[in-house]
Amino acid sequence: MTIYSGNLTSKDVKIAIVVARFNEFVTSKLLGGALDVLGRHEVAATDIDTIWVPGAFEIPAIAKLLDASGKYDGIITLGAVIRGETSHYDYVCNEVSKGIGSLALNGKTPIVFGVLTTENVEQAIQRSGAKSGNKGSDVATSILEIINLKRQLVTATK
Ligand SMILES: Nc1c(NC[C@H](O)[C@H](O)[C@H](O)CO)[nH]c(=O)[nH]c1=O
Ligand SMILES: CC(=O)[C@@H](O)COP(=O)(O)O
Repeated sequence: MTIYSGNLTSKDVKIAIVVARFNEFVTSKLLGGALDVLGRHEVAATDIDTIWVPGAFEIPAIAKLLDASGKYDGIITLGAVIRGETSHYDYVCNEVSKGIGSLALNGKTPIVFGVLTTENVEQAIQRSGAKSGNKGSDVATSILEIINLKRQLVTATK
């Protein structure tokens, strides 16, 4: 039996978006892309909570709190980590990806990784609404699919 997520339903879907303020010129574009996709799938604005955190490093801890609340059907994480002159980039990327990955496996709430990790500003710009698309839009579509897939699986495995 092949189980598909079916239509990206928006009925009774409550979404939390955790977005980093660091590199806001990029992350605000990611947020816009995510909100556009959710809106086009008729997720009500009143069903979307947007939580701003200082930087990507703070995303996992806040996402963990949101997961524990049990209030959301899905969590979208958005950030832009852009390499600088030191190894700080590597530590931030490692902890953010490890933290969100741990929540994806061990948490109760579906969560998607919308954090750009780029070598330079240009790469980040291109992935936040330019020729390489918008990572925020991509992960908003993914969270709706995962939510529906989870609902389908619950039904199919009863
Ligand atoms: N350099 C970037 C950061 N650095 C800040 C950290 O995320 C964190 O807020 C700080 O270390 C305090 O705990 N954050 C980004 O999101 N993107 C970067 O490029
Ligand atoms: C990803 C970062 O933390 C980075 O932007 C910090 O820049 P730098 O390594 O030049 O201090």
